[in-house]
Amino acid sequence: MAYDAFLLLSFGGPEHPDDVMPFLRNVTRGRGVPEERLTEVAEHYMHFGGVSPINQQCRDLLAAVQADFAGNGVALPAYWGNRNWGPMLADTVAQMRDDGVTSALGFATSAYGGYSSCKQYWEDISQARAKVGPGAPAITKLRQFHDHPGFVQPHTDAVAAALAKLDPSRRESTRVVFTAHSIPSSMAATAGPTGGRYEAQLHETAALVHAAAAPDLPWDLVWQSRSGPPQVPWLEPDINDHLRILAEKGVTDVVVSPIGFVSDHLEVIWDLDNEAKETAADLGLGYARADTPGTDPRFVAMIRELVLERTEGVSREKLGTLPVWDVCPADCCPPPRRPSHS
Ligand SMILES: CC1=C(CCC(=O)O)c2cc3nc(cc4[nH]c(cc5[nH]c(cc1n2)c(C)c5CCC(=O)O)c(CCC(=O)O)c4C)C(CCC(=O)O)=C3C
Ligand SMILES: [Fe+2]
Repeated sequence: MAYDAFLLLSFGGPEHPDDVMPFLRNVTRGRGVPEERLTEVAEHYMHFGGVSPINQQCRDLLAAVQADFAGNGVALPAYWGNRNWGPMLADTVAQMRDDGVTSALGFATSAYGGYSSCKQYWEDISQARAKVGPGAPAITKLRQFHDHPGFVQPHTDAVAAALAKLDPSRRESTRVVFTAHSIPSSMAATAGPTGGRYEAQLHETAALVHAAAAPDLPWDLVWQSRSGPPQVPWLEPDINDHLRILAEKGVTDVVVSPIGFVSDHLEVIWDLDNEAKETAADLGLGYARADTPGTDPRFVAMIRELVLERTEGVSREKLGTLPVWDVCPADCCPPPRRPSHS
């Protein structure tokens, strides 16, 4: 299969205060997320002037990928389209068609399997192509990369760097807390062809980072940024509840590593750098948040390697033992059933 373009796929975020509510309505349309939750999340965005950092992070990543491709002889033009805010994927796909692109490789800014993090990007692609209609390029998605060294190593270095900011005399009572976006329990149960894939991959990534960065310390995998109606179960514990339990157990310091994410977008800079940090301060816990990969050159090189796996048959780099595949089974990761009222 010959490909003639690279496509960065991401979530999108507001870049102006007037964008915030329309963006949130795009994200939650038909999802049964209560109005109070939207108002609350809008305030998080307003705290940063109504600007999410995620779009600029995508521009930076795209520029880094273009430079890496150019420096390594990968002659693919690079495009970028989002699920929830401009540049919207359908507009990008229309541009690709106008430019004569026939077949593109998509890289989504999410390492893991599951509906929101993987399958929904496939849906975004097919909806965008349907909207563009005849002449829309074929688009496939690159594989999940939760255990690729280009993802694991930047997280590992970041955990080590965060640990170095804490008091070494309290290392024996320090703990590494890995965190990822919570999802509805039903979505977690149906992630991947045999279920549980989102949690299993996160567990594997956390174990790999822990083993390389701080094997002497205890660690946990917990969840953040819960959405949805309160009566619908989501993955628990929430990081804030977990910090309270750790403090009661005598833990004095925590390194918080957002392994669920590839960049320091709003879920990281609000939910961790404001909320969880404040929780830790209230509990008297030392707190250091580890960076996400962002534009780490190893992460950027990983994106090229994922492309070359498809175009040149370059062998797969992987540190874990969970299976990977290029294209998921069609019936994998069904969209969650939504509450009929909203
Ligand atoms: C698994 C997962 C990832 C990680 C994988 C990936 O990265 O793709 C992720 C990332 C992100 N989530 C983000 C923002 C939001 N997520 C929401 C709501 C939801 N997330 C969900 C899941 C995930 N979300 C789910 C199941 C919902 C409920 C609604 C639904 O069923 O779809 C809402 C609605 C309001 C609320 O929080 O309730 C917002 C604003 C941003 C952008 C941050 C920025 O602007 O910088 C990013 C990168
Ligand atoms: Fe989300």
